[in-house]
Amino acid sequence: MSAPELDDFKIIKEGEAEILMHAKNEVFFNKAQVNNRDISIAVLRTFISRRKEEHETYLSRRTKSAKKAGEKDSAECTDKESYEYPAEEEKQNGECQLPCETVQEDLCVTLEENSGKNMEKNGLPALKAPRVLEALSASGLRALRYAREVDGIGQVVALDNDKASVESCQRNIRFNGSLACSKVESHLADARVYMLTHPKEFDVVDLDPYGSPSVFLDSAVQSVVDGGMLMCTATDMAVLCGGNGEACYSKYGSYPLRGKYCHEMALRILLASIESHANRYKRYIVPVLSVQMDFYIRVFVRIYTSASAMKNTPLKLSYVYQCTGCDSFHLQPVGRTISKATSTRYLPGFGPVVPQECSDCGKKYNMGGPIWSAPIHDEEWVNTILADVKFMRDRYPAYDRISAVLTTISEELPDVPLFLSLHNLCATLKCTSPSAVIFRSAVVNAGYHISGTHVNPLGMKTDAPMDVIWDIMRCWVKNHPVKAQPPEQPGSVILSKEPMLQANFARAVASLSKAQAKKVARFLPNPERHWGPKLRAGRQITSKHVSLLGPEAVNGSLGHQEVDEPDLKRQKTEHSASDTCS
Ligand SMILES: C[S@@+](CC[C@H](N)C(=O)[O-])C[C@H]1O[C@@H](n2cnc3c(N)ncnc32)[C@H](O)[C@@H]1O
Ligand SMILES: [Zn+2]
Repeated sequence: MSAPELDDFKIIKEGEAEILMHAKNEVFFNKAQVNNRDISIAVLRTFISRRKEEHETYLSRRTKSAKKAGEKDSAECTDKESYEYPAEEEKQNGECQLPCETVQEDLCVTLEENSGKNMEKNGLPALKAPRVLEALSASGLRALRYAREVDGIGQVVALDNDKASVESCQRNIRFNGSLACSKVESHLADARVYMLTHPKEFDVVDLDPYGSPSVFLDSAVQSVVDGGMLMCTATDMAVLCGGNGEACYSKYGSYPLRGKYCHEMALRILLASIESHANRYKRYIVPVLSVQMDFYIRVFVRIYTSASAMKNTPLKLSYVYQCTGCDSFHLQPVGRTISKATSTRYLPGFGPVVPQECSDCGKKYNMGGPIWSAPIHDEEWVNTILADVKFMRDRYPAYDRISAVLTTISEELPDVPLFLSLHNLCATLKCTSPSAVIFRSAVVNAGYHISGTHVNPLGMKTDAPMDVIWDIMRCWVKNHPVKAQPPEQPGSVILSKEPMLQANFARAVASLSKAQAKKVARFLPNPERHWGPKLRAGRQITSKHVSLLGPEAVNGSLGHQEVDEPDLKRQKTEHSASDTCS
């Protein structure tokens, strides 16, 4: 085969990286994923500065404890301890303060390999520049952006099991000059095998698969160092959002529920699944940021090892009961604890948290989950990431979009899983809808909290229980009467009860979100048409796609494989769902 001519390529620039895309486009590239790559860069930047702070804290603690314990004891301890200090989570757990006090033998990386040039002056380990594994790299665009744009980053290893992708990645590394050549390396490998054979070696592992990441999770959680980060995309939204409940269960170990909150539920199913894989290796996750955007979800979690902290996992998981009549939902925690003095007992959760029939409308419940019901973001991280994005706005090609999403995330109530839809409440009662501000005010005036959610412009997160919500709606309907409905309808059953609470709809100060008050954009339209997933690289555009999408949408793509998902989705099977990709 003759060497490809330069004319056969076009140059695609994103951020500071440039890639050569072959006219035949046999390697995967999706422009729409610029949001995904930009957010990942923002998280990486914060990760690097966080790790520096944590390392400094670690060094100063070590210095203090060495002084206290005396030279000899300190030297013994240094030889045994884990270099990958467990950082904040051990503090949360309340059981470990210093690495030398933790029992993490399986984890301990001796400092031998850190001898010499990797030591600080005081003999303690120096912080190495973080190594990143882009396990599913295609053209290498993401790896190149990380290497070129993130200050302080170490080596970036880009893998792909497709020969054409690796050739393209290697070409792109050369095309991006000496810095890229010194930092990025590309290998033809099955990511699963590579990660399994490189345990606890990468500070960051990035998974950006076609469709579901499920087959990569087990090896990925093993490849991350303690305190390192796993970044993971899933684009199999049809599966995760309840289109195929049984497929979701087999891939992720959770049942999804259809509902307005299904995209947030998808995030929580993915987190629960990562946690479950991590637990197999005495590890656990701490979510930093969880985003639903465009046509996919992406989570950023730190991974730590601690057999004792791992016992808390059932406290962070819940089943979800969702009423089939009125969409009320209730969480059933998987586990609970009893604390006595210094000891903690771990027990199964009390249940069921709901009767057989919905106490609001009398219908039965579906049960979904288990989902991750602990916070899905770390507030401090989110604020730092957002501040960094604003500070460096010129360096983010998708600035408008990612700053809007991060702003909305920064306003979400941190400890309220899932959300209500005002439209659904009104559809159940068949009433006119109060404005969002009026509804929010009634919730605030009743003594509860309420916020928006980044996954749905009409969604509302609140800690108000469902009976309070329905009382507010009963009061609303008293002033905005509805036509009589058949008595067995869920709405009629709900409205047949008198409210216990007298709702106050006077506008409350806290009823506006900060972004609304400041008129900051939170949900932006797509920048151009066909902003969605693409077919797998190498798949042929057929007449089926042309007839589904129309010649205009496919125009210029018969050889470029650019096809959007939405219309294809209508005839999607589980298999074809995973064929679309980020
Ligand atoms: C969605 S693309 C990656 C896109 C890329 N991360 C970006 O930002 O442009 C997924 C890639 O994973 C590769 N892949 C699929 N299975 C793999 C495996 N088991 N090991 C390594 N690479 C794999 C595919 O060849 C494809 O290039
Ligand atoms: Zn109900």
